[in-house]
Amino acid sequence: MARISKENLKDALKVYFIMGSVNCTIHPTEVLRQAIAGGITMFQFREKGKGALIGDEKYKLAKELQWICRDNQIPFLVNDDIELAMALDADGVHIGQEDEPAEYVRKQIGDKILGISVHSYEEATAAIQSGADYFGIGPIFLTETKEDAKPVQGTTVIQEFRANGITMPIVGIGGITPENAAIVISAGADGVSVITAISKAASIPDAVIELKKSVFSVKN
Ligand SMILES: Cc1ncsc1CCOP(=O)(O)O
Ligand SMILES: C=C1C=NC(C)=NC1=N
Repeated sequence: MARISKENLKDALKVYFIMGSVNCTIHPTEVLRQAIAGGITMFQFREKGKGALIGDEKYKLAKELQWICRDNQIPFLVNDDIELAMALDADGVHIGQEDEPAEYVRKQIGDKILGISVHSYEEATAAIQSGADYFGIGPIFLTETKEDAKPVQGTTVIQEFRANGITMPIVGIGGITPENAAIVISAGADGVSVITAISKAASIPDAVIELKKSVFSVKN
């Protein structure tokens, strides 16, 4: 299987749901099914934070969520845990700056999707060298979900990258809701990645539908 094309990845990044058991008030499999019903375009299993599952429990949940994605042709990615991603034959991984060096991860995962969190131009150029397929940029807005999030940056970094001719697929992250998603796309992102606005929505399908409407409402 070859590397995913930029165009296909830009489509997959439109409404990119990220979740772990910690982010859910009902069973994660039910949250994912409802998010898929609403029309998410990609999923990332991110089992992190207080009370996160480990070992077999984490593996079992990941496998259940992967099957739901597979049944619905939704790309299934794993955050940070490369070993888990390889054990599951996931579609890709997302790593942060403090994880294993990206070029090492690229060697381990072959042609799978490689997403990298970047916060500066230097990190972006290094990530391009290492074979990143997309950038996660944020936190765009205030977020309670990631305790050690960097300072809120708004859309400045996204706008700067586009102004400097970076064509890498970009997804914004951090405090994104249906109300502010269009701002992220107008700044030059190809899509939005969201945890709470979907996983804790009163109606999960409606939240996804509203996010998608906002994303596609922008004519870039
Ligand atoms: C993983 C991550 N990276 C930057 S902010 C964030 C959390 C985003 O969660 P939410 O969509 O609930 O603000
Ligand atoms: C920290 C992250 C930033 N961006 C994305 C897409 N996923 C993450 N886990």
